[in-house]
Amino acid sequence: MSVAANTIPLLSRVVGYSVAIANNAGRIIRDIMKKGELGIVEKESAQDLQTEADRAAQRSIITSLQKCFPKSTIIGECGVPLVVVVLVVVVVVVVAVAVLVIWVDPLDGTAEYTQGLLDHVTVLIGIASGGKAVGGVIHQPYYNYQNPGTQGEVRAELGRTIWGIVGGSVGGMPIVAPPEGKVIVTTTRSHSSSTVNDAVAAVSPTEVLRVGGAGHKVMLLLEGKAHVYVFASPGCKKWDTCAPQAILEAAGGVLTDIKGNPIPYHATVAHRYVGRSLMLDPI
Ligand SMILES: Nc1ncnc2c1ncn2[C@@H]1O[C@H](COP(=O)(O)O)[C@@H](OP(=O)(O)O)[C@H]1O
Ligand SMILES: [Mg+2]
Ligand SMILES: [Mg+2]
Ligand SMILES: [Mg+2]
Repeated sequence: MSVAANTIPLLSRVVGYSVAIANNAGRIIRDIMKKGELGIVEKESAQDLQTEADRAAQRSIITSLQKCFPKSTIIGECGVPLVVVVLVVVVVVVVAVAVLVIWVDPLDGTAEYTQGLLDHVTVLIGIASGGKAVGGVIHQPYYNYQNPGTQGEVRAELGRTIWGIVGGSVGGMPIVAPPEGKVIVTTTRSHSSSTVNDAVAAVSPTEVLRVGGAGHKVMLLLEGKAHVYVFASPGCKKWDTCAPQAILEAAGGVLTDIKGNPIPYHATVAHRYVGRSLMLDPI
């Protein structure tokens, strides 16, 4: 897919700033877990949780993005804060020059965060242009958190950040091909259903990795630990998939809905998937 030439410098800037902004959100997420006051509330169901870390990380990300890119439309998972209401009014006026739509998932893998599966957690900042995912940042704040190191060895650095631009490059982690002769499928661990399980079975996997987070599962594809991410459910929203999709595509992969159609990321698109989603990485 080609990215309109006049969006490339702006896109590179947004991706660069988003790396720093996502790293800062990761620090907020770790600080709140350290304090132990998670402030958990149920959203639409007992499987749909929000914590103080989701809320605080989103406040930080959106404030920073708005300051740096006031003409972009920013859509975050945690409701619509007042500042964005003001922005929406402005967007009506400046829509012709508002090239980018930024989809923010301040904390992907909230269920796993509350259960202490901390390396499933990621911060996702996805950038769309012309309704397509064109750039993305995935920050994994707890990468290496269980790495004990050995005596005399410096503890491995906590956290990592991956970025990608479609038609450009991917950085922050080595891209590894998955093992030949196997079909390793990754799917949800906390939002399963009979349809989700039927879809996984239809792929005839040799192994199934049930882990949290859309960002985390796409990282498993990128590092060659899984061949395919299958999630036949309307559960994922556009902020879950915009950043992972852009990075996956930059690395040569594909992410589509269950019919193989591209996923739209316009500012006015439904946040929830219509029908079911199937995510494929054919590397
Ligand atoms: N049935 C459902 N209801 C609400 N959210 C769902 C869902 N199924 C998936 N999701 C959301 O999609 C993301 C990936 O899900 P999973 O980890 O189960 O694969 C999670 O994002 P968040 O943790 O940011 O809310 C999760 O909440
Ligand atoms: Mg959520
Ligand atoms: Mg999410
Ligand atoms: Mg989230």
